[in-house]
Amino acid sequence: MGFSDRYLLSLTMVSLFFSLSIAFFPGYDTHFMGSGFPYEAHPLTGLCPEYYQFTCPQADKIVISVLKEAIAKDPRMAASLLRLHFHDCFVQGCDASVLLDDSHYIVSEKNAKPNKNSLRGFEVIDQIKEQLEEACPSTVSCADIIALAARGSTVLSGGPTWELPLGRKDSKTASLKGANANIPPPNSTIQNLIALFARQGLDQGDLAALSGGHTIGVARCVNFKQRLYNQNGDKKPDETLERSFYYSLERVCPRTGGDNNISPLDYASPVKFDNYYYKSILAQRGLLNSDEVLLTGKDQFVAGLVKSYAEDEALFFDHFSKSMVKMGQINPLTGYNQGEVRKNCRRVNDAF
Ligand code: HEM
Ligand SMILES: [Ca+2]
Ligand SMILES: [Ca+2]
Repeated sequence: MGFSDRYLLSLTMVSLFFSLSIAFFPGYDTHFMGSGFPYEAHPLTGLCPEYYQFTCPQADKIVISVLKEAIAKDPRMAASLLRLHFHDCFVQGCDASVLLDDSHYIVSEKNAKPNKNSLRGFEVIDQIKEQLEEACPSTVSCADIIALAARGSTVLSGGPTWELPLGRKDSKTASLKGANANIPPPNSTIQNLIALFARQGLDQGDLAALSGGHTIGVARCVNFKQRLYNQNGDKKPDETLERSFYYSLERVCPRTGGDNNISPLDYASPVKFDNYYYKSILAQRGLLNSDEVLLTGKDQFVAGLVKSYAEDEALFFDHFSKSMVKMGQINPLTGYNQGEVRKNCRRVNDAF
């Protein structure tokens, strides 16, 4: 027997061994074995950072290259993509439900109150998906693309990076009701915020750290106007708003009309991912009520974190990374029998 014969024989033995081991462990996700093996999947969620190591090793590179171009064209895009991940994960888990368009079978989440005329970045996700389908067909899920885009956007804005567990599948359903009920509104009290985060398995620490996503991006007047003109139903402004900040907001948002005019969430550095969001809150220049109440809302633990993050950017980056990993693992679809890898992120595969 020559060298190449022996080589072939040993290859056959190895593949036989793997086929047998798969056959003897029914229910084991063979897709996961092909891509993540021999790494450990997360014991609870089944996700792991090396998921595409063999099936699409260039996935993150492709995501980053599309992001770079999109953000160069529109610096706000980083913020919009970070928010997209949050709005996906809080409704049915991180399953790309948020990307589905209206159809005969789907009532899109895009029309929910927190999303309509507000959520952005769908075209960029489409571009990433298109390139990934070319490089690795039917491999990288839309839910993972959103998670990769959120991390990439954070990094490209000057923020931290983290090891990102992957292997989410895409849902075949969306929930308009879920989007209206689960995504916290901007006039939330601290109790509201804590309760809505708890519903997702996230605690006060996660709330304090993840709210730091507001270090980039903007909000529309309609979402903070009440603070300027009628905070407590008494036709008066929110007393806690710093004066000069109040006057500058008043110029952007007139008493009537202008609801879609925008103002930065972190007025000090709206396109840089840093800890100025927390410094702004301490300076009474938090834009949304939900930002402000992190400090003034009588939850001493959350207020303490706001102060710590304002002083220590490294601590904020560390906590933000950990909480993003946690949020990114809310109720993922995993395994061969759950969800699918959509070909087009806007519709389920068997839709017609
Ligand atoms: C804590 C509860 C939260 C509330 C009440 C809230 C609310 C809002 C609102 C009202 C806007 C402006 C939308 C508009 O005017 O069209 C916004 C924007 C944004 N949110 Fe949040 N948010 C919260 C948590 C988060 C989290 C956890 C993240 C990400 C980790 C995040 C990331 C963003 C970003 C990046 C923007 C700017 C988007 C853009 O410029 O396109 N938010 N948020
Ligand atoms: Ca979702
Ligand atoms: Ca900032």
